[in-house]
Amino acid sequence: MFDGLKDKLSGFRKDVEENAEVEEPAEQDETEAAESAAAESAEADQPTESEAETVEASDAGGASDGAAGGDAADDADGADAADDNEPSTFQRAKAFATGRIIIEEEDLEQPLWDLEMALLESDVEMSVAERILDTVREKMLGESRKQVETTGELVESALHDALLDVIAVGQFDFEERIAAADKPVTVVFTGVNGVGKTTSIAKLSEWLADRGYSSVMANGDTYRAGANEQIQEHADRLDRELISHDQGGDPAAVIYDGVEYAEAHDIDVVLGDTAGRLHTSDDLMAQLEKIDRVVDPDMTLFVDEAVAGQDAVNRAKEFNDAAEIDGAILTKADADSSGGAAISVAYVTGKPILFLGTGQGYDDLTLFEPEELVESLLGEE
Ligand SMILES: Nc1nc2c(ncn2[C@@H]2O[C@H](COP(=O)(O)OP(=O)(O)OP(=O)(O)O)[C@@H](O)[C@H]2O)c(=O)[nH]1
Repeated sequence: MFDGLKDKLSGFRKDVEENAEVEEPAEQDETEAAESAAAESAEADQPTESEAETVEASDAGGASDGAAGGDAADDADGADAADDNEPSTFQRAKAFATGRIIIEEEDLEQPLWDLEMALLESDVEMSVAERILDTVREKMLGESRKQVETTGELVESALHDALLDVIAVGQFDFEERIAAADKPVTVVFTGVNGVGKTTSIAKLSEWLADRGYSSVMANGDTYRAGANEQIQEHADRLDRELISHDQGGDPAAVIYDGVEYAEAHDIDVVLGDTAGRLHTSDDLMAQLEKIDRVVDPDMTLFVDEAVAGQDAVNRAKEFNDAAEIDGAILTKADADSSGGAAISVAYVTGKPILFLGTGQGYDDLTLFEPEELVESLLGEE
């Protein structure tokens, strides 16, 4: 799951490590570093390239630019010590002497560019990729760190915070929400055809049963021929009641009947399917609005497939605009290498991903845990 994205994130870590390597202090201890800086400043007339970094530490009193040393450093690594965005020569010398290191913009420029390309290639939505880059830049730039902390660890912590920031938007505890709500809880599923909506309803019914909640299914997809039979198969296999009307019936009425059935039979949760396509997308959205009005569901969950990447993100936005969603289920995550939708949906809609579909079996529904996902994306395995 999301292997392509994992590789790309690990590529960024390696890039920064390579670029920042020149900044690592040699095996000098603090005093040696300070002494060597002072000694070299005295004979700064002809610094070699390899000495250039240390030569910058020419004056611990703060007269920052020993002309020869400053120029040599600029020649050696292209740095412009006078640039406001960069740490001053004095800051760097001090950081060096105390065993702390400062990451500079130029160390990050290329790796950040590559990271942006990698995220976009992975179908991460543009605004989400930009937000991730901003956070990584902010967390790393000018950051001084203890010698013991490796560049890799610093990158990892910046990436961790940046990813979590976008993935965990709006996250809430689904089970707690079900437990706390008045019963029956009505959950309506929206999303286009063929993405795994009906299968997800069946999976969620099983997930709820595993936690002690009974459920009834209601087929609000009265548009598509064969929809009743398809969901009936799941209901039969799981031994659940299905409420359905004939094709062409009013979907709001079906789900309403589902709620009445649940009230009469002391059922905890109503799982209402909806059509994924009508004559026009306006008709579809109007139908969802009507369901909202008539049934007033406790939760509306948008279902789409992780493998659809950007398309899934765009659809999530559209459906959320038409009939506000409370969360999303991303199916077929088991077949998705890019991870772009999983990273983008919450940030773009402001509503959390609640479950991942991870296979075709009824048990293949995994509660979405942002922290776990981030750790697995940054993990070594
Ligand atoms: N690998 C994998 N396949 C899945 C997952 N979820 C659903 N599928 C498969 O995707 C196909 C479509 O699923 P459906 O539940 O029929 O899709 P739907 O959105 O209800 O489609 P309509 O009923 O046409 O609206 C089926 O073959 C499912 O077994 C998943 O998480 N992983």
